[in-house]
This record gives sequence, structure tokens and C-alpha cells, in this order.
Amino acid sequence: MSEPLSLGLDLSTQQLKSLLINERAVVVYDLAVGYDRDLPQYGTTNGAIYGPAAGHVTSPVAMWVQALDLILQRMKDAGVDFSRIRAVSGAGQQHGSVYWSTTAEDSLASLDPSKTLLSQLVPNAFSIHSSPIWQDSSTTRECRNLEDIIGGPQALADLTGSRAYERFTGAQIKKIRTERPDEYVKTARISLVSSFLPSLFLGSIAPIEVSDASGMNLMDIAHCRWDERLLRACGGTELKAKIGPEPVLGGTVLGKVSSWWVKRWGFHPDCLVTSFTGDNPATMVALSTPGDAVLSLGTSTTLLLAIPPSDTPPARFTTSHLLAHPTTAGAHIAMLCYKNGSLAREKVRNEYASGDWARFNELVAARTPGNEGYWGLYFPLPEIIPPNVIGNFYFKSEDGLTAPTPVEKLPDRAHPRAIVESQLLSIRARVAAILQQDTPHLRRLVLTGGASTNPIIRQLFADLFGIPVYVPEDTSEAAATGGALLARYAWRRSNGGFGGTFEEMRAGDADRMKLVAQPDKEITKVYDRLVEAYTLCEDFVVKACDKA
Ligand SMILES: Nc1ncnc2c1ncn2[C@@H]1O[C@H](COP(=O)(O)OP(=O)(O)O)[C@@H](O)[C@H]1O
Ligand SMILES: O=C(CO)[C@@H](O)[C@H](O)COP(=O)(O)O
Repeated sequence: MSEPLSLGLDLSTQQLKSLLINERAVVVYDLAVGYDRDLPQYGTTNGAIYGPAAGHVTSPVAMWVQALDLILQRMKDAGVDFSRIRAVSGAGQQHGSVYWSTTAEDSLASLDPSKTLLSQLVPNAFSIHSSPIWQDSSTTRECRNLEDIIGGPQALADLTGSRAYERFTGAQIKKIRTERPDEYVKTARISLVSSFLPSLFLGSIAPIEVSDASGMNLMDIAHCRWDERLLRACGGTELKAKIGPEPVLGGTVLGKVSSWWVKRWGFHPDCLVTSFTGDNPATMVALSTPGDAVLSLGTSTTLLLAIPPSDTPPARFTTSHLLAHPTTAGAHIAMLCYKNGSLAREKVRNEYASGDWARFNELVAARTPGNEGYWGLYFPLPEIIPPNVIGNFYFKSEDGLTAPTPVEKLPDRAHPRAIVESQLLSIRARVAAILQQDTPHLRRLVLTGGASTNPIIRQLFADLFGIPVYVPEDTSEAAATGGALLARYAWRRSNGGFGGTFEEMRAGDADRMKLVAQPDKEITKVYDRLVEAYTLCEDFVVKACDKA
């Protein structure tokens, strides 16, 4: 009999990725559909529609559905035997939400195998066709109102793990309910991106998963249950029904694939569908072992630290996020997320390095740590950290260390190093604050996501943090890998062969990480001294944006 496979999907900002692993967790297929490239008819830029109003960022839900139709065709063309897939799980970009109509459950349950998902679902299954995504920053008013109701930002962080954030789903729902009451009334259920995808596989609407639920400002993080006050504040008494059952752990078996999958694509009728999680929690599922810091360099730049279960609940901060862990009850993830990551670097690459990463890298490598005293902070989109700053800001300090003063512009050649150094120093300036009492001493930094393939970026991270940098051997798609591992866990448990925890299953897998950069301790010392100058630049930016 052919070896069983586990499927992990990752519906992220710019692409839908599909990864199949075998029983030894080795990647056997790795495919993607890029929204701008493969589905240009939706008119997205980097997977999103910006506007019409300032701060609005959405993605067409039809594009996501069609991306799934297309990736299945690509898997078939690549020779995937769907009957070997024994379980499906995955990941979704966090915070984004999908609004199902009152007829959606019926449509999902009666899909015709001669037709695509797109042709059957898009006419009627959604009450809102543009899904707000994590880059949206249009809900500041809703955020402040929610914090006022609960007793301020710290009180909300204590309850949910985060103060109110514009992209969090609670504030997004609150805005829709106020501004589009008719569509809200016509919404029977609301999914996160990570619960939307398994719904398509199941043929019914899936529950939301605990770790991704932590990115909504709706869940009591201590108990991993919806909080009635928050539900009411964001969506009225009717939100409880729309949001569905209490959150479940990642990889929970939800059922089997619906007959559409069996008849149209040849899936095994016993193929399990398990709960998907957020892309960042899924990355942790794939990569994190105690003592690792994980840095996802996808569209966003996201630093992740695992916090093991402890008798003392972890501290909640108003400057970072605390998420419930997707697979270990009682454990958590501390997270810092920057909106201006890859896309801001791409903009600098296009303006100053002929749109070429190799040229960008040459320009970075041609300059010394500290960039000869030139500083640049780049926020083309309203940032998350520091909150809502926008624009480009340049500074010069005579020796790189003394207080930098604002300048109009930088020499063209200084920009590539300036953006990478300022982005890294921002993380460095904050990392100590989110290390918890129980977090193990950091041994290594694990990079993933599109920019983790860049050797110069790898080296700068090693030098700046003073620890070795690793990447996974097989793939830079950690979130899809995490999804595939959740699927494999569900399959192994339900087949009677394995009774342990997810972590016990992972302990039996080989550690397929490769060392890609060692720190130069002398350079680390230079960066230690630059943190203060960076912080002064950032303070200036915050004040300038407050005044504007
Ligand atoms: N060689 C490279 N150097 C730096 N960044 C890169 C490189 N290759 C790809 N990227 C970045 O990776 C980003 C996409 O990463 P990816 O993990 O696929 O994003 P997402 O999961 O958010 O869709 C692109 O925006 C691009 O800027
Ligand atoms: O908003 C966040 C996390 O809070 C983002 O990290 C999204 O989850 C999108 O992730 P990528 O597409 O950048 O991986």
C-alpha cells in the first residue's frame, strides 16, 4: 500500500500554499498559487485591496475560494494521488474574517462534484464579499471604545492577551455591525481565515481554533472561552450565535471530508479534517523547541517565543501579544508583529537596487554595521509597532552612536542597509521585555518565510542577536508545514498507533534544521550600543506622527 500523506495548506497574505508530508514528516510536494500572479482578475496588490477609504485593507473571499480550486488542479497536475491523503489541516493569515450567509450551510452540505467551489459558493454563500485582513487599520475608534468598556488597554490585555488592535477581529466585527447593519443581519456565521478553509473541506462551518481565537480580542485567554461581555460589546447579543461553538485546540478532528472531495478529486472517504490554526501559531508548531526564538519573515515580520505551561500565568503586556498555544493546553506564545516587513524592504529594493535582491544585498554588504551613521525608518503602511506611525524618516549621527538628528534624505546607497538595520533594531529593542520569567534562555534564532532565504538578512540577524541562525532544511514554508504536522498528528492518533501528545510525536522526528549564520561577537557589541540611538529615532517618529 502507498505511504499515507498529510496535507497542510496555508492561506497567507500573498499566496495559498500546499504542502504534503509523508509519515517521516519529509516534504514530498510543495506547491503554491500566488494571488496577484495566478488570479489577476481580482486586481489585488500583494494579495490585498487597499482602500477605498484610508486604512481599509481587504481581500476578495472569491479569490481565496478560487485559489483552492486552482491549487487542487495544480496538485493533480503534479501527480498527487489524493486517495493517499489521510488528514488535512493548515494555517491562515491571522485576524482576517469571512462572513457566511444564511444559506451557506446548505450550499456547503450539497456541493455538486461536477462543479467548482467558486461557481457554487460565491454567488450566495457569503454575506460580505471583501474580507477585512490583518493589514487593515481602520478601526481605531472601535478599539478605543472596546478598551473603555473593559477598563482600559491593560485590562483588555489581561483578559484577552492583547490590548485592542485595529486588525483584531473583534474591532472589525464591531465596525461592520455599526456601518453595514444590513449585511451584518444577513450574516449567519463568522469564520477566521483559519476556520473558513476547513469548513470547505467538512461541508459545514468549522469551529474557531484557540490560538487563532487569541487574535480577536473576544476570548478570555485564561480559560480559552468566548467572553460574553466582549462578544456583546463587539457584535451585540447576536454575535454568540454567529461566532459558533467554544474554540478548540489545533489539530482537533472535526470530521471527514465531504463527498464533494471524494467524488471530484478522489480523496479517501475517511480522510480526516482537523482544525487549522493561525499562520504564526502553525509556524511555532513546525519549528519551536525550548530555547528557540522564531522569526517569520513573510509579508509581516513576526517574532514568536514559546512560553511553557506554568503555575504562574504569563504576564500580559500592552506592547506585545499573548496567544494560547495551539497544541499544548496551558502553554502560550508571546508575539511581536510588524506590518512593514517584506513589502517595505521590497519598496526600498525597487527604488534603490533596481528591483533585484542580489543588488540589494551587495549594497547592504558594502557598508559597515551602523551604516556610517545614517538611519532610515520606513513605514509605507500604518505600523503596528509603534502603533499607527506612517511615512519614511531619515536621521544622521556623526559617529553612529550620538543622538541622531533628522535629515531630509539619505545617500541612495545607504537605504538598503538602513531599512534592514532599523527593522532589526526595533525587534532587538523589544525582545528583552517580552521574555517571561519561565522562557528558557535563547539558544538559537530560527527564520522562516520568503525573506528567510536571503543570506545577508540571515547574517545580520545572527550578528544583531548574537546567536546562531537556523532555517528548516526542507522548505521555507513553516506555516504550511505546521498544518501538515497537525494533520499527521490527528491521523496517527485516530489510527490507534499513537497515544501521546503532539510534542511527544515531534520528539520522535529528526531535527531537520540547518545552521546558516554564526554571530560575529564584535559586530554584536556594536549593535548593543546602537539600540539606544535607534530608540531615539523611533521616539522622534512617534512624536512627529502624533503631531500630524
Ligand atoms: N531573496 C529574498 N530576499 C528578501 N526578501 C525576499 C526574498 N525572496 C522573497 N522575499 C520576500 O518574501 C515575501 C513573501 O514571503 P511569504 O512568506 O511567501 O509571504 P506570505 O506568507 O505572507 O504570503 C515577499 O514579499 C518578498 O519580499
Ligand atoms: O497580523 C499578523 C499576526 O498578528 C500577521 O503575521 C498575519 O498573520 C499575516 O502573516 P504573514 O502573511 O505575514 O505570514
